[in-house]
Amino acid sequence: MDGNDMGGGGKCPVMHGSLTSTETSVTAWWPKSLNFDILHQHDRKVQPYGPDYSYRKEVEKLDYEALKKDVHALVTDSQDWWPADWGSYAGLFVRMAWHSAGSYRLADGRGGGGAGNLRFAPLNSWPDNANLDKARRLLWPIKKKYGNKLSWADLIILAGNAAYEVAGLETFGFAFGREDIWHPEKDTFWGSEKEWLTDSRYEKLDERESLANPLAAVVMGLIYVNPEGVNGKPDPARTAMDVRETFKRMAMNDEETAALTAGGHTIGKCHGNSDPTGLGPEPEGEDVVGMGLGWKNSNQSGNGRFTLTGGPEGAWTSEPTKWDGGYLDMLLDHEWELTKSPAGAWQWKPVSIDEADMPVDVEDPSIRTMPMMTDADMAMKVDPIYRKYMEKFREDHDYFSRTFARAWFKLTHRDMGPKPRYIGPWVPQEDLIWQDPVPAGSTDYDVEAVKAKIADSGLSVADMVSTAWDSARTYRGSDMRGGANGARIRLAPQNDWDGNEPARLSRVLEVLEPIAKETGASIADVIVLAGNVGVEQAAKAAGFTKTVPFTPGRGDATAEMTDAESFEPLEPLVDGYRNWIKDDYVVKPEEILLDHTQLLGLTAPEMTCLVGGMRVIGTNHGGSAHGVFTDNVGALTNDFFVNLTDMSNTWNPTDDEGIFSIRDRQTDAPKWTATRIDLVFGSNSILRAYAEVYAQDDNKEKLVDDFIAAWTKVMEADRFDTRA
Ligand code: HEM
Repeated sequence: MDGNDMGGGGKCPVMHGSLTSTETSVTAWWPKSLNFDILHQHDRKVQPYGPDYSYRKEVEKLDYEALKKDVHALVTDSQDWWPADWGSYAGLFVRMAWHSAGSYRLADGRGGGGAGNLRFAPLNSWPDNANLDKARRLLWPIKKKYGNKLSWADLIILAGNAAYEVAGLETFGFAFGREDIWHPEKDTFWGSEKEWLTDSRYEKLDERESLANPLAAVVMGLIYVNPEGVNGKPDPARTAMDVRETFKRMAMNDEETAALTAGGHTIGKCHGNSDPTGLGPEPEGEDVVGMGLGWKNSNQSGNGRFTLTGGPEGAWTSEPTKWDGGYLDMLLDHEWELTKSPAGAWQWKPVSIDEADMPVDVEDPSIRTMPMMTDADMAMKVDPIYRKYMEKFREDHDYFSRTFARAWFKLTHRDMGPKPRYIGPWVPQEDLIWQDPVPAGSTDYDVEAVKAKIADSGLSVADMVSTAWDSARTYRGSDMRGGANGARIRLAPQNDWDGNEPARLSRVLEVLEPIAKETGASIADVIVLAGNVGVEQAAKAAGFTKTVPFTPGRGDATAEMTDAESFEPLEPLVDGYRNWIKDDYVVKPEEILLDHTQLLGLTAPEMTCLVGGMRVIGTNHGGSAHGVFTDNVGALTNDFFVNLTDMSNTWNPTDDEGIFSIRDRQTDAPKWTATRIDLVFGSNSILRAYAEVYAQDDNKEKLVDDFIAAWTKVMEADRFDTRA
């Protein structure tokens, strides 16, 4: 009986579990309501070190060499409670780092190891992450020792690097700077399935490219592909298609994918050496006693050679704790046939093998065991492109090591954003194209003189504000890509995006580029300054004299510094701030507004005042009348909020899908045209609450101040965002 049973005597009168379990939430009754929690996650209140704590400053105080020594020593310091295979945690630590980083996806920049999300649901309890809870606990003494100066997120990736170094690989480098989160991420969509490992995220099952965006894994609960084959059916040629598609979504090309798979499985083993019915629930599925460590295995010793993560069993090479060419030799030198692991998973075994080439048992070196390949490993042999790389890697071991080390660095650093965010002594010198390099821009110019020239240039407020907004809005805090720095809006592919209005953009750039040349400011800075001039003029027109804060120093990237293809996912489909919807995108554009706002790092009130301000400044896409809520276009007034909250107006859908006519309730005369996104600020209970604040007579100046603060946050975010 629990405290919820109110029928009898002697029980606690407080309703337990009514709002303390995750099953209930006040809005769960209405699944269509918008989830604003995504904007308010990772609040400073949940961060235990206090408001002045800066991880980026703390981590610089680390004794890096001492830390490295400790992590290296741990790799071979087997603990009784979780004995290391062959006395080395190299395999386990590499898998932990790979699964931490490997959830990254290019489409929305979410996932990845940059925030230490492996510690929290759902990732801490995904079937594919079985026993990585043990790997993190093994690191605890080191985390405890270096404390506030070392995040879990950095330590998890560092452990993977250390594992490779102990195994004998020369790694490419390592950067600190990943700041921990303190609860699960609420904004990451991991799929809509209600069950693990079911196959429902493909539009057409046979077309593996039809995997739903932004997902990158084939099913819920796996990092990438099913090791037994597509839908658990072994067929290496088909599995190759899944490997190619999923790794592409992680931003890896064929060579990087081949190097990562071969280099990953050069170390360690699979753990499927016992009956899976003995395996307990994952950590989040356990009751309080078992929640810390999940997957309790009641079979035999439950660890060592009986460790169970669920699937295949065996090592890939004869010496699985060494960085060598063993994986390539094993794969290419043998014929392979299908078999099943003791846990019942499909895997491949050599048709014949010399005893000397067989790996030894993890506990007893006198016992030889059968090596294995997963279906994904066999894909490396069967697919002609992957096979070409396997052969090349085997021929030239140094080339393999170098290619792997670079791909591993990319895998584990891709979501950290541009190189200036890297911290520590092991940051590689070389600039890499996927870091979106931007040369440093000048700070030695007269900002006021540049602003004066812009103000004299004849550009309209809408031209200046729209162009600056378009330049900055690509920024996403998920992987710190995009933004105004680099002025990539002048380069392919961005200069051709519909959302950037190419004709207007080139007209505005023709005016701004000569100003940059004359003054020594970068074009990137001049574009932002033009936006600021526009905002100041709009404030003035509303009766307020304001200065928009500005920090100079953005640089201008070139086409050679830009991997155009990898910028394509940053193209907007909907921009709620500019009231623009690509190709009549009609599926709830307000959800995309919310998602975009989350990626920009704005709160709900910041979003509200920015949208409302932009709508009266006249920044609507293509100068269309959609949603201009004022007769005084170009002035930063609160007319948007006043008109949306005014009960003398009615809102009627027009024939044009997604467009509404705002009419006078008495005369039915049309006043303004609005989109769904506009209306949500008048109708959604939460956004209306903010809209009312800005509609109040008292708050006209507050709107201008708040608008400028939120605007500045977006303009400067790409250079000063310290969120991990
Ligand atoms: C191509 C897709 C891949 C598949 C299907 C796959 C599958 C698997 C499976 C089933 C295991 C066994 C886990 C266990 O039972 O403990 C495993 C282990 C491992 N994987 Fe992968 N893997 C893939 C790619 C990679 C990559 C890219 C890396 C690293 C760069 C990697 C590194 C490892 C390591 C080091 C282990 C050994 C873990 C240990 O010794 O405890 N794998 N992999």
